[in-house]
Parts: sequence; structure tokens; C-alpha cells
Amino acid sequence: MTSRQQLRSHIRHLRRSLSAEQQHQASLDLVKQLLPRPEVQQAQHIALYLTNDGELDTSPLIQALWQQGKSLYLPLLHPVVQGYLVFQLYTAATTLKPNQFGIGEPELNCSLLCPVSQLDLIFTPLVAFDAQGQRLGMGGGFYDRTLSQLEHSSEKPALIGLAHDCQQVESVPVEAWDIPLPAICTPSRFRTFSEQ
Ligand SMILES: Nc1nc2c(c(=O)[nH]1)N(C=O)[C@@H](CNc1ccc(C(=O)N[C@@H](CCC(=O)O)C(=O)O)cc1)CN2
Ligand SMILES: Nc1ncnc2c1ncn2[C@@H]1O[C@H](COP(=O)(O)OP(=O)(O)OP(=O)(O)O)[C@@H](O)[C@H]1O
Repeated sequence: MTSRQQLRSHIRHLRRSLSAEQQHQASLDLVKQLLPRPEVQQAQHIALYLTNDGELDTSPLIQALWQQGKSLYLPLLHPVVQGYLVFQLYTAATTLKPNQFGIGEPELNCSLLCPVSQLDLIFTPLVAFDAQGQRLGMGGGFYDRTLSQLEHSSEKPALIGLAHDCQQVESVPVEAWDIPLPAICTPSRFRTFSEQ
């Protein structure tokens, strides 16, 4: 096992071990941290994700953002180009079906897709992060690939990683393709990182 795989499996175990009560409190604290942020207030088209594998529960956040009239989008595994994500509109009326990882996804409807560069804000899932904003994901490279498409785009969504506090580590072993996050929000605080 590489150190990245070891770290991934250790932190995934830690977050799955949180109690239902800890998960519930964390999901409410996250909303309190995020709602006042200008990045969130100024955004209209916001991508987020449905919780899996002990991740911070995004459902209270989703409800709060819908209440504020925001348009929300969920990632779908790209139907044609393997390893990439597309983002599709998510409303209270959307029917979900599990993807190959068992995570709920809307059924593909191309007229409801939002190009990544047109999103105002993307909340990214992550497994581990460090004090430099480096992020380690589930290992599929989906977010790294999808966000790398923005490199030459003049319009870039704001990026905020979401995680439990216990997902912070001393240092994430970095690979060339890893895209550091400018901000990460946990239930206890909103952290920003300067450009490397
Ligand atoms: N909630 C959520 N949605 C997300 C992501 C995420 O990290 N969290 N992704 C972020 O990229 C993408 C999906 N990436 C994933 C990559 C691996 C596994 C996973 O469970 N892997 C299993 C092996 C599964 C298999 O091979 O069938 C494992 O490692 O145990 C899940 C999601 C898109 N949607
Ligand atoms: N921009 C990219 N272009 C091509 N391949 C990439 C890119 N980014 C990552 N990959 C490939 O994806 C695989 C998984 O990458 P990595 O371990 O960094 O995923 P991750 O950050 O943990 O997952 P995710 O981004 O889905 O949360 C690696 O084999 C890597 O080569």
C-alpha cells in the first residue's frame, strides 16, 4: 500500500466511526459556518454532493440553500468520458438512483446539465486535507480531472472543500495532478489558504 492509500483508509475509518449524534451535530454546525460566507451568499449556481462513507452530512446544507432560492447541482459520473464528472440540476422533485459506487445520482438529462465553468461555487468532498489546503479524495481522480478543465478558463467557480475536523492531517502526500483547495470548511471553522 502507498502512503496515500494508507492515509485514505485510516481517515475513511475515522469518519465512519463517528456516532449518529456527532454526525447530526456536525451537519448543523456546517450550515452555521457556511451560510454567512460571502462566497456562498454571492453564489446562485452551487454544486455539492450527497453524503457517502461517513462524509459530513450535506442534507441540512441542501435544505438551507434551497430555502434561500439557490440552484443546486449534483455530480454524475460522466456518461462517455471515463473519470470525469458532469453537474446536473438537483431539486426536491429530482428522482435519484444509485451510481456504481452506491451514491445517489439524478438520471442524466442533458438539458439540466451546467458546464463546470458556469457554476459559481463547488463544494468538493474529500477524504483528508492538510494546513496547506491539499486534498486527498476517494482515489478516482474525478474532482482533480474535472477541475483541471478550468485551468485555462476565464470563469472559475469558487471551491470549498467540506470535511469533518478529524479529516485534517499533518501533511497530504501530494501528486502533480492534485489541485489544492483555496478554502475548506469543517463544523468548527472556515479555513482559507493562500495560493502556493
Ligand atoms: N459523496 C461523494 N460523491 C462523489 C464523490 C465523493 O468523494 N463523495 N466522488 C469523488 O470523487 C465521486 C465518486 N468517487 C468515488 C470513488 C470511489 C468510491 C468508492 O467507494 N470506492 C470503493 C471501491 C468501489 C468499487 O470499486 O466498486 C472503495 O474504495 O472502497 C466512491 C466514490 C463523485 N461523487
Ligand atoms: N487531471 C488529471 N488528468 C488525468 N488523470 C488524472 C488527473 N487527476 C488525477 N488523475 C488520475 O486519477 C487517479 C486518482 O487520483 P487521486 O488519487 O489524486 O484521486 P483523488 O484526489 O483521491 O480522488 P477525487 O479527485 O475523485 O476525489 C490517479 O491515477 C491519477 O493519475
